[in-house]
Amino acid sequence: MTTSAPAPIPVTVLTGYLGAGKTTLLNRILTEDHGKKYAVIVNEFGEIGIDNDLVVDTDEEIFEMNNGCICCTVRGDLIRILEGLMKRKGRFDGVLIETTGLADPAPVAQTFFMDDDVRAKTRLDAIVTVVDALNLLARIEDSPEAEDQIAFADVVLLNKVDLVDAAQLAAVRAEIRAINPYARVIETERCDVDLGEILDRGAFDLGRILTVEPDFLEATHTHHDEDVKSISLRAGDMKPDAFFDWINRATQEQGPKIRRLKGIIAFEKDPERYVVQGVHMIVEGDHQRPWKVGETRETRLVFIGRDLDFAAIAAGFDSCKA
Ligand SMILES: Nc1nc2c(ncn2[C@@H]2O[C@H](COP(=O)(O)OP(=O)(O)OP(=O)(O)O)[C@@H](O)[C@H]2O)c(=O)[nH]1
Repeated sequence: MTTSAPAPIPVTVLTGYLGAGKTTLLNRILTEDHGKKYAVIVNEFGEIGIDNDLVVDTDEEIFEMNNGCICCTVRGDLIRILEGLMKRKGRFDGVLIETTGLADPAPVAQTFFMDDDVRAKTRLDAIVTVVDALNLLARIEDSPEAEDQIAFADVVLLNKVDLVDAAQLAAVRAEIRAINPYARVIETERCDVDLGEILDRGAFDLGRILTVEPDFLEATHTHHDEDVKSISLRAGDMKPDAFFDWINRATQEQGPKIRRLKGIIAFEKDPERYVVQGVHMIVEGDHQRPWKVGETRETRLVFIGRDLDFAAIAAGFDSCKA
């Protein structure tokens, strides 16, 4: 009797610079009615995990990797999580990996070719890169990861088209094309893409990657930009007026340096959790859901940036405590 090897599980890597819209896309995949079940691996930058709280509540299994960047220190963790998942095959149709905004996708992709066990049981389906139309051109100037993420993409979601005019959109499109003439580029607002365009497409092409990076199957890759740092702040209840006043001021003053901010805020006397998110000067906030019975009302806020004045941020934050 012969047993044929089971079909390898498709893996989709979601990448893109800080704040481009990766979690927005992940939430879309997890909430849309496509009849498929995904295991999700989320890696984030900043020592207190916020992303896990921003991913929609689903019955999907979510594995968090917060101990470092997926492209550097935690690749062993990634292999272990994948191996664990492979033992429970049949429980899901695919794996989604959301990398940090600072990750070089090459070592993540390499994992699927270098590790024998992983290679045998999984199939890298596509690298999907989300691009922030408003901020890409500036990031290409100062952040090599932003360019690497596009170079490795099989599909690019040119996102946040609502924030730019036609001329800027054309310029961003031309930049993407110059970096990667092969990827499919899809313009989106809040990652509103037909998921059939990005999932289970068999788009990953090792041959093309080898033309971008001839030593892809051998190289040990350099680490990401060490100048981008994060500060994690925690507190109990906050005073809403003081908080909004401070966050608006801080983002106006330090906006160009704030690559990303995100947090869950407990406002005094407010029965609901408030989520605040920002990329440079643009800040959004909304209530998320009621604090659950027995859940600790805790404020957690992360700032990520280059040359941020961390002392000023910490002092401002402290002054908003209730
Ligand atoms: N105006 C606008 N805002 C968007 C769009 N897509 C996402 N956003 C907002 O941009 C911010 C960042 O979105 P996320 O999906 O969290 O980005 P991310 O890439 O997961 O961020 P990191 O994981 O921190 O790197 C959030 O405030 C989103 O609501 C869009 O198309 N237009």
